[in-house]
Formats: sequence, structure tokens, C-alpha cells
Amino acid sequence: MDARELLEQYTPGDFFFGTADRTILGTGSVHSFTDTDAFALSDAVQAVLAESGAALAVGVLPFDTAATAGHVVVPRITRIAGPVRVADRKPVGAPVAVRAVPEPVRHVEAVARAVAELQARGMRKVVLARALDLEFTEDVPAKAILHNLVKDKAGGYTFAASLPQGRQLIGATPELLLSRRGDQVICHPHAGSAARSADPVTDRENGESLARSRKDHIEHGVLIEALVETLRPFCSSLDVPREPALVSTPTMWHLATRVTGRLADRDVTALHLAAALHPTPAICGSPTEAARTLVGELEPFDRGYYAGAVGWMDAAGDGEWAVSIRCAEVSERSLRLYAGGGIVPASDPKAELDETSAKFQTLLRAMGLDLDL
Ligand SMILES: C=C(O[C@H]1C=CC=C(C(=O)O)[C@@H]1O)C(=O)O
Repeated sequence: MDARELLEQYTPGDFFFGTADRTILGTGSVHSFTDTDAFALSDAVQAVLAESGAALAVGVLPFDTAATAGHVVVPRITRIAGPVRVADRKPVGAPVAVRAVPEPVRHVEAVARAVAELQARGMRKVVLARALDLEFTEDVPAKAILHNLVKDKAGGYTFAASLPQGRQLIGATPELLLSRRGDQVICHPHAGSAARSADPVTDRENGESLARSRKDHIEHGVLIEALVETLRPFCSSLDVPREPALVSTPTMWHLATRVTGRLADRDVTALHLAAALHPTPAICGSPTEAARTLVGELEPFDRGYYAGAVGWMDAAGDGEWAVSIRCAEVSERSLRLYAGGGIVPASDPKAELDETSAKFQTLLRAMGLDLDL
């Protein structure tokens, strides 16, 4: 089947996952799993896939897996094709109201407090996010936004997933939490950011200064250390490049490290590994529990499925789970966008505000919006 047909057939409520290798469209559900224990969820999904002979299970994990349930379904129909590309854009109407949560000045204050608290509590990193609420006069055209994210090649993993109460999570993330194929495991953690620029000289300078930034290398190092510590017990061998690479999306430069390993035990599934790794310091912080507490103290909203994971798993336990960032939650006529950034003791609060504004651009571009953030 043509991958473009899958994108055209996507209807809110379906599961869509487009990567460099494949496009997955899952429609309906014959089995549905909801659990606040991600490991129990993973075991239940694995058992049903093994019994039923179904092709795959697809779904989302929330940021806080103990507070919000993960949702995985075995679709009634699963269609898989090669990578999807489109040339045209779909129109998306303008919102009638835009509200920043919190106000930008409050986010700057929260980052300043985070910097002080990291020092006071002996922590290395916390990731603080903010949201943008958009209101429309008609139902948000989720399908058009998804189409435009594909058109923009906005991230390596373009997704739309159904959430409880008829809501949808839509986005395009560059970050792979974990893929498992046979005994091969790949993680592609991202941390350290700079905005892209329309001016080629400034754009190159932004990338080069990120590659040299001590603060961003520290922020990245905390992530890699924690990820490798969690992954190592599952692996008989692990390859961790000494230095991160400079990578880009159309809107952001990032530092990213491609970690590859061989599984010691092939019975450990992709979803189990995703549950073990999540939440990494790319979206939470270090130490994890202290960072989760600080996020709860400083962010004035529930993250829901932002900064969770989205992906699929098959009966063999293979699968791919991407980090659900650069995304928005859609509910009828409203849409909430999220963007966060890693805070370390050397972070500058105003620069962190600007970084979140740049990260919002993935979704805003797909909506054809040029907002003053
Ligand atoms: C938490 C987000 O980005 C993460 C991924 C890449 C770079 C990040 C950073 O530099 O802070 C974040 O860790 C987000 O986009 O909301």
C-alpha cells in the first residue's frame, strides 16, 4: 500500500506513526490496555500479541506513568507501508484565542527558581516545560496538521495517537527513546538545543556554538550517563560514542548520541525497555524522582502525554518508541502545545524561554501560524 494513502486515510482516533523506514496506520481496536504500571501494561500487551497472532500493538505512555494511565491497543486493522512524503500543504484556520501557560515572565521566574533549587537540593538537571493554549471556532483540523508535519519533515517520528475522552496527541519528534529489532537495541537521546535561523550564516553559527557550548554538553552528559546506567544491565554489549553529534530538524539544532547495544535476554520486549528507560533526563531530570517532584512544584499544569512515549510493538517484542515531544494535545476546538528545556545550574532563564519558543515552532509552522511568543 502507498504510504500517502495511509496518511490520507488517517482519521482522528486512529494511530499514525511515520518514520524514515515505514508508515503505520492502526484503525479501531480489538484489544485495549490501560494501566498506571507501565511494566504490567507491557506484560499484558506481550501476552495478548503472542496469543492472538495480531501484527502489532500501538499506543502512548504518559510523562508520569504512576499518575496517568498508559494506553496501548491492538488495532482492528493495521496497515504498514514505506516512508511517507507529501508535497502539498493543507490549510489550518487561525485560532481565535492564544494563551501562554504560564505567562512567559512566569516561566522565566520558574527557570530561575529551578536553577536555585538544583543547587539547594544537590540536583544536576530538571526539564521545565510550558504550554500554549489555542482556541478555534471549529474542531481543530488534526488531520491537516498531521499532513503538514509530514510535509515539513518536521521530525524523524511523526505521530498521531488517540487519548482518553476523544483527545488526540499529534506531533513530530526527533528523539528515539528505544528501538528493538531482534537482539539489537538503539537509543537516540537528545539534549542541548539551539534555534535554526532562516539566515544561513546565523544558522551555521547557531549550530557551531551549540557544538561548543559547555552548558549544553553538561546537560547532554547527564542524560547519557543516566540512560546508559539503565540500559547496561539489559545488554551484553553497548556502544556509546564519546561525543554527541550535532543534528537538526527544520526548526532546531540538537546534541544527540546514538547508543547501540545487544540484548543479553531476547525475551525483554521493546515496550518493557521503554518502560525501564522512561522518564530519561531528556524530559525529566536527574536524579529522576527529585526532578519529577520539582517539575510538579514548578509547572502549573499536568503534562499528560507530553514528554511520554509513543510507538508500537509486535509479537516478537520488536518495536520503536519515540519521546513524545514537539507535540500538541487536541480536544475538539482547543489545542494545547508543549515545549520544555533542560535546566542545569549554568542555565540562563531568558535563553530557556527563547528555547521553548523555538521548540513550539515545529507545531506552529505545521499550522501556518507566526505567533509573537
Ligand atoms: C523537552 C523537550 O526537548 C528535549 C529534547 C531535546 C532537547 C532538549 C533540550 O535541549 O532541553 C530537551 O531535553 C521538548 O522539546 O519539549
